[in-house]
Amino acid sequence: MIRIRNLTKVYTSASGTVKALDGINLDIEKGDIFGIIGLSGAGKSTLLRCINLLEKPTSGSIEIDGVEMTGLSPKELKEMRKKIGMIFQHFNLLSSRTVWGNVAFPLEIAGFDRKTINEKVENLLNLVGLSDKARSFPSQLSGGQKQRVGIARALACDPKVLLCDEATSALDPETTLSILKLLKDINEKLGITMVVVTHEMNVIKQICNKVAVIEKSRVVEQGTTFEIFSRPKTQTARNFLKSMFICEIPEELKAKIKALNGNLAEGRVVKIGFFGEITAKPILSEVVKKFGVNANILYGNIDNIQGTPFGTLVVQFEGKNGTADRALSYLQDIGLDVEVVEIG
Ligand SMILES: Nc1ncnc2c1ncn2[C@@H]1O[C@H](COP(=O)(O)OP(=O)(O)OP(=O)(O)O)[C@@H](O)[C@H]1O
Repeated sequence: MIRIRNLTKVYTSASGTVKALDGINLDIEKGDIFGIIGLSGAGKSTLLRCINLLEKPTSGSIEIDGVEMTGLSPKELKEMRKKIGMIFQHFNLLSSRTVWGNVAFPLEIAGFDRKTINEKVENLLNLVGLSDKARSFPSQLSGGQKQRVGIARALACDPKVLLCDEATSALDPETTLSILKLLKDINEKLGITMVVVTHEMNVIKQICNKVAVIEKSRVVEQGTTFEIFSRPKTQTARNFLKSMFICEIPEELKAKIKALNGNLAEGRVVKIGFFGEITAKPILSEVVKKFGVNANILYGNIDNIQGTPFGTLVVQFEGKNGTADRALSYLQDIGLDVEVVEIG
């Protein structure tokens, strides 16, 4: 559906040149919700904007449905762009138009007759759950409602592809979930292929079936979401996974750990990050048997994706003659993230 080869983008300005994309290769299949994750400045937005040629690539190829985008005339590009909808972090709505007027806008530009426009807008507002807000102006809407208008507008010309640029970054967690659910429903109902740029692993987890990790202008890792969650290869992917499970230890527990640390001559309180295929193994019982230590789970925050657990456990290990330290080294050696909790 979307085939990207050796895509490079260099920005040139008075202050110098920036290579924002460096030899990107991606294959996005029809019906995918394809996530692109990376830190700020990695090149995500540039990559997304190259797909519909809002940014002109410096070199390389972008094929959509077999059509090479970089070789199109302005007229052909205009036609092709009707197949590609886009939604934005800050919604980009027309403040002087009502909800109805915003969704009707691309249809008016495309030259549809009034009757067709009315029918389409009504269906789209129904689809995004905003039929009762048709006469409201963007300033009268919540962030989530504004993004629903953005989605309806992006779908107006029946696109085959929807590009989503940090579409939920300006929204609270609950609204984020409702917008992600809407996108997934649209993907399933209408079969629209989606490319989702984000810096949040949670967005990837919620809706994407595939993901590419982008770092310093290059794709450093890509695969199915399950593969990336269960076998992250790069430190960048591991860091994104870890960021999902930042375990804030409650205050009462901190007091308890402080007291324990004072008494633990032969033990440690540790935070263990669980992700990857290792989580399927009975690690804690194994380490208890192997090293003759006691393991007492103090706190945990465990989620799962497609049946594989991910999260953090706070565990108190006790053992004599350095066995607790040896047990911790063993856990690190087999690939778990282990951090001794020191509370001062
Ligand atoms: N129009 C431009 N002119 C010059 N440099 C640019 C331009 N747009 C982006 N860049 C540079 O290209 C690099 C990639 O930017 P891009 O916006 O694609 O990253 P990003 O991963 O989307 O970041 P963020 O998550 O912060 O939006 C950055 O170094 C940025 O400063």
